[in-house]
Order: sequence, then structure tokens, then C-alpha cells
Amino acid sequence: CSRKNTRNASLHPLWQSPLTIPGGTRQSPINIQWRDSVYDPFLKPLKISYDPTTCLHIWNNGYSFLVEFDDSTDRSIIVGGPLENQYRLKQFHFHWGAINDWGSEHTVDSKFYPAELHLVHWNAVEYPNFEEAVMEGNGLAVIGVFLKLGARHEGLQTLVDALPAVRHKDTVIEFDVFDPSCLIPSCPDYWTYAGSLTTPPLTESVTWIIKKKPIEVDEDQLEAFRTLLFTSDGEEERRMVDNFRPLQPLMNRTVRSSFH
Ligand SMILES: C[C@H](CNC(=O)c1ccc(S(N)(=O)=O)cc1)Cn1ccc2ccccc21
Ligand SMILES: [Zn+2]
Repeated sequence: CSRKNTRNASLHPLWQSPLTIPGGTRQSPINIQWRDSVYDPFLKPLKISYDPTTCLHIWNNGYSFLVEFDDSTDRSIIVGGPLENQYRLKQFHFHWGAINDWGSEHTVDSKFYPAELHLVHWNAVEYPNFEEAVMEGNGLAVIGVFLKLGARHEGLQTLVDALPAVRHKDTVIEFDVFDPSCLIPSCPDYWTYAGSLTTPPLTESVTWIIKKKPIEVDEDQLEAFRTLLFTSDGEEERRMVDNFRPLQPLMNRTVRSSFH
């Protein structure tokens, strides 16, 4: 089933309007039409080296739940792929649906996945901090990983077990050690394109790196995401579901693939 306009009515205020920004030419997310993507032999393999001890905490920011990392040094970085510099890991978070028929932000040949993981990195070579990098065309690099329904994901389970503690908006718990590379498929294949943040300020500062292979998670794990709330403790409860932005026009962009 596709996302009909009637569905926007049930979306969180943040995502109700198509939220196009005036003059936006590289907005995200987009549909990735596999046959229109162009193989680029000059794309390098993406090199991922995360230090699990840089993990700080999990918190519910009212849009998603995110796991934040200490980005004061180059201990957790990515390099290579389409990137000119190395980028530091800042946080990762997810987007998901109320049901398994949708939930991802990007689609592949118009197919939705039930959820999508975003690992957010910033260009610490050229910019002094994340906030500055957010405003620059080459400031951010986000790895997108699709989640599909299947076997239970043991690495994800450690996150799922912590979710009850961050059920309400603006709740946070310490999270000492976690290696997010366990959430990234070993298959090296990816698509890449120039895009934007998918929530305000929607800045056109993201080099997207979308992994071709999804990871498998089970129904209980997806259901655990859906027990989170958009609302703070004491407010009327609104379940945190459908926290994805509608698809944006490709405009004058080419999606490149690292694989034939
Ligand atoms: C952007 C920042 C808050 N947003 C994000 O960090 C963010 C990261 C990734 C995505 S996604 N879904 O595309 O991967 C979306 C949002 C706050 N912030 C920092 C500087 C800054 C300036 C104006 C307004 C907010 C500002
Ligand atoms: Zn995201």
C-alpha cells in the first residue's frame, strides 16, 4: 500500500506538510530507482571504524530515539566511499511505521521497508563542530540501512531492551558501550547521492550513503520501537510511529551505485 495524502493527517505535525523548503534542489528522502542509478567505478569501499567506548547515551528527542557518541576526537569515523574527507560519528537513530508496510524514509523501486537506520557523521576535517557542518554542502554524511522483517537481530536487542527507559520525549539513559557497526550489513554495496536532513532545518548538507542490503529484525523488535511516545511524561500519549518524511523530488540529481 502506498502512502496516501490521507495518511499525512495522521503524521506527526513535523511531517504533515511536504515540508519543501523554498529553492530546495537536493532534498531527502528520495525513491532510488535501481535501473536509473549509475555505476561509478571510481567509488571507493566505505571504511568504517567505530570505537564502542565512544557511546554516551540513548535519548528520546520527540522525533525518534537516538544513540549519541563522543565526537570530540576521531575515534569513531568513516572514510572512503564517495567522501573526500573522514567524517566523525555523532549519533544514530531510526525511522519506522505504524505497520510493517511502510516506515523507511528512502524507498527502492518504490518499495518501502518497515524501518530505516541513519548513522549521522560530520566533516571534522573542514568544520569546527557539528552545528557548523550542518550548514555546509559537504558537512554531513549519513549511512542509511534498511530494516526488513525476519530473524531477531541480537545486536539491536541491546537497544530494544533500553527503550522502556526512554519511552517519553526528553528522557535519556546512559549507554556505555555499543558498537553500531553490528547494525551495518557486511555487503559493501551502496547507493550514494547529494541530499538533505529529513527533519528541520532540512539543510542540504548530507552526502547520503544507502546500503543496498537490509538488516533483518523481528516483529517484536519493530513493535518495541512503536511503544515509544512523541509526548513527554504527563502529556496525552501519542505513539511514536510514522516518523518519516514524505518522498522528495529527485530534480537534477543522479544516484550513483558502488556496484554493477
Ligand atoms: C540540525 C540539528 C538537529 N538535527 C539533526 O542533527 C539531524 C540529523 C540527521 C537527520 S536525518 N534524518 O536526515 O538523518 C535529521 C536531523 C540541530 N541543529 C544544529 C544546528 C542547527 C541550526 C538550525 C537548526 C537546528 C540545528
Ligand atoms: Zn534520520
